[in-house]
Amino acid sequence: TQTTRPQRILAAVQKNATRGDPRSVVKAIDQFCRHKEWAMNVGDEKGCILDSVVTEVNPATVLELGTYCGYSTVRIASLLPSHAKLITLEFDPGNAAIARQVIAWAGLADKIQLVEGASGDWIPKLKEKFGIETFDLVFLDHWKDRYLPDTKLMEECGLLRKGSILLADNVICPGTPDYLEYIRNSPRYKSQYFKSHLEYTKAEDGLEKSVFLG
Ligand SMILES: C[C@H](C[C@H]1O[C@@H](n2cnc3c(N)ncnc32)[C@H](O)[C@@H]1O)NC(=O)c1cc(-c2ccc(F)cc2)cc(O)c1O
Ligand SMILES: [Mg+2]
Repeated sequence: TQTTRPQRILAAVQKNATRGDPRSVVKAIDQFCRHKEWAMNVGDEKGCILDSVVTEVNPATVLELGTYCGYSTVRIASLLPSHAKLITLEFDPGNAAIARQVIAWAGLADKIQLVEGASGDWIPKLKEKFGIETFDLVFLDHWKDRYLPDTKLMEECGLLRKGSILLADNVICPGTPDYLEYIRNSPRYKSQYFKSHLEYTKAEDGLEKSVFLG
C-alpha cells in the first residue's frame, strides 16, 4: 500500500540521520527534499535565517503554528537553552504522528510539547494548560489565511509581551497578504522582511520578522 510523503520523510530520517543528533535530522530531511521529493519544510535557506533569529532572541518560550513533519520544530529546539520550552500545534493527525517520531529521533522530546489540534482552538488554552505567561518567539507556518486571525487572537489572549518576536514563513509564496498588510501598518509592530526563496526552489519567498511593541 502507498506510503504518505510524511512517512517517506520519516523513513529518510531513520535511514540517514543519527539518533540524538538534531542537525543530522535536519540535514537528512533537506537532502531528501532537495534530491528525492519536494516537501513544505521551511528548508535550509530560510532555515538559516530562522536559526539566526532564534539565536538572537534566545527564547525561553516558543510557540510554533503548523508542525508538519517537525523539521523547523527540531531546527528551533536544537538551538534553545536547556530550560526553554517549545509548544508546537498541528491539526493533521497523520502529520502529528510523523512529527512526534522525527522529534523523538532527534532526542528533543523533553524540550517540545506537540499539541494535536487547531491553533484557533488551542491558543486561548495555552496559558492554563502549560502555565505559559507570554511567548518570546512565535513561528507562524500553518494555513496562510490563519496568520492574521491567530495573531489577533494571541494579542487578545495576552500571549505577547513588549519585545515578543513573530517570525512568519511564506509571506510571498504561497503568500499572506492580509497578515503583511496588518503587521506592516500596525503601530503595535516593527517589521522587517528577510528575502529568500521557497524551500528547495528558485522561486521568491521570505520571512517577515515582527517585534510586538506592547
Ligand atoms: C499549512 C502547512 C503546514 C502545516 O500546518 C498545519 N496546519 C494548518 N492549519 C493549522 C492550524 N490552524 N492549526 C494547526 N496546524 C495547522 C497543516 O496540517 C500542515 O501540517 N504549510 C503549508 O501549507 C505550506 C505550503 C507551501 C507551498 C508553497 C508552494 C506551493 F506550490 C505549495 C505549497 C510552502 C510552505 O512553506 C508551507 O508552510
Ligand atoms: Mg512554510
